[in-house]
Amino acid sequence: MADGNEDNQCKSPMVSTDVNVSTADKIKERCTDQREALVGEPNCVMCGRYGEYICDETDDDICSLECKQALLSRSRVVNSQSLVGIQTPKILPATDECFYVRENSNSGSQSLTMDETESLRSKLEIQVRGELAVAPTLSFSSCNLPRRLLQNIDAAGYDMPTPVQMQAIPAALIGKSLLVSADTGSGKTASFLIPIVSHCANIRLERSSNQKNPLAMVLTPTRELCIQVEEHAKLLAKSLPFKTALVVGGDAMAGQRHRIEGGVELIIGTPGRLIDLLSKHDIELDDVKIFVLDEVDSMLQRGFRDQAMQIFQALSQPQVLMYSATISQEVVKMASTMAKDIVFISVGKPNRPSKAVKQVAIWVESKNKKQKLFDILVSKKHFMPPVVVYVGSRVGADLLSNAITVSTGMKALSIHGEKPMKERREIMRSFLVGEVPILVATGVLGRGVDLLAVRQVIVFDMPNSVKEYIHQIGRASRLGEEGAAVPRELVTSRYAAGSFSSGKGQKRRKHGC
Ligand SMILES: Nc1ncnc2c1ncn2[C@@H]1O[C@H](COP(=O)(O)OP(=O)(O)OP(=O)(O)O)[C@@H](O)[C@H]1O
Repeated sequence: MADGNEDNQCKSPMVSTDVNVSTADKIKERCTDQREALVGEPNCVMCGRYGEYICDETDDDICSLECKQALLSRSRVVNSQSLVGIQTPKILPATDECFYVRENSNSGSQSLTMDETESLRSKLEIQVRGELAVAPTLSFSSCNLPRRLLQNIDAAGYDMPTPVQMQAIPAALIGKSLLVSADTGSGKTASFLIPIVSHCANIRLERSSNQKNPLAMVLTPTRELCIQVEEHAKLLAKSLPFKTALVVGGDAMAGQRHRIEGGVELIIGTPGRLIDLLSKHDIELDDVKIFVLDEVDSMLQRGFRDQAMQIFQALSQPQVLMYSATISQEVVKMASTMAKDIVFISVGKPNRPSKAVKQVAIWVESKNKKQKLFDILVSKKHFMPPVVVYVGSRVGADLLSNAITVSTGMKALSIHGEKPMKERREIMRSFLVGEVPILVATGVLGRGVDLLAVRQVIVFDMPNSVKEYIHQIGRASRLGEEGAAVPRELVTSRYAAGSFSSGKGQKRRKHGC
């Protein structure tokens, strides 16, 4: 959702064919009248432009009346063909489809003995501590998910679950609280979103439709990561009765409150703004049954911990799902106090940089650091745009991005916490669509953000902990694909860029609209 537009989106009418609007608010007739969507804004499910409206019959994001008509005629066709067992094709909102045609995919799932489960886990390098009888799943269709969710998973290009998803999804679906550690870029986000979307769809089936209190909550340390998690959730929940509310600083609180009071299934937010909102307004949280701490080691660190615990204590003992690529013993201890019988799942070697990222270090004296960076950026052999350059301070980010632009002639932008939300969204958009080849970032982009095309990360200022370093270089490889990281202060005498150790990741297709 876009800064500011989030308000419009809340106020914009649910689009129905007979809506009367003043000329000023005239709903766009043709999709060509609508603008492109900015990063973080909803996309029209038909043409991908800015999804300014919500279709009142299917709850989909749409850009104009033209696309609404196209959507309804498509869903009428889909419903008449796919409601197996209902002969006379009825015109049902697409959302009803997933409730009538839920495959009982248990028939596909094999029940393994404990020995078979253990040997499958060891093949997948999955370690489990705690009581967990459910075996890793080898396919999404054996998880008894709503049909529409399975279709959305397939449309996202997820042919099969990643190792962390193989074990974390079935465990979460049976209500286990989890502490999960897996490499950066290994698919942890979907491993909590898929159970959340499934849970919400099932609840909405059991309860009368006027029940609209939030059912799940995800906390992350940065606004950019919240925006990404929301986009991912909407992608997985398309055409399901599932609405999200983004609660981050920099966006208008009135719009956030309005959206929640209008009825949402999932709240995604940063702790500070969420506490602000919950302390000022009476938001009903009793139905929140799943509570997620993404980047949990960061969320349980000083500064976030008290806020995260305050929010957690406002809930009624939900299932807790905690995720990170770096989990310390201290985090394990704290996590154990949040839920009884918590299960620890770790995939691969915990607290290690992703194997798919080859790290090449360069020793430079501080006075030559900047010039060495410029040499890399102008070198045809070593420069692999789009590139993220990590620095240690906001001022440093602004100064270095300007210096790069002046010295190399290439456009570089800086992104950090001091920039207004609208500007941060625009910077992310121009970087992700390829308009800007170099982004100089502080920690706001250090964790979790899925910079799909990025294959090279330059750590210009080493962060103050190895785990932050692991997360930063983790931006260079997603799902095990090749990546390169250049920590600029460690010792070697040479710099060899270019392709690095090939990742063992599965085939990955871009997710997103
Ligand atoms: N089963 C899957 N098949 C193919 N691609 C997937 C699958 N699951 C996730 N992906 C894609 O892999 C990329 C990385 O996923 P994600 O961002 O969830 O990783 P992560 O483990 O959360 O990373 P980080 O630790 O950096 O937060 C994303 O582009 C996502 O769409």
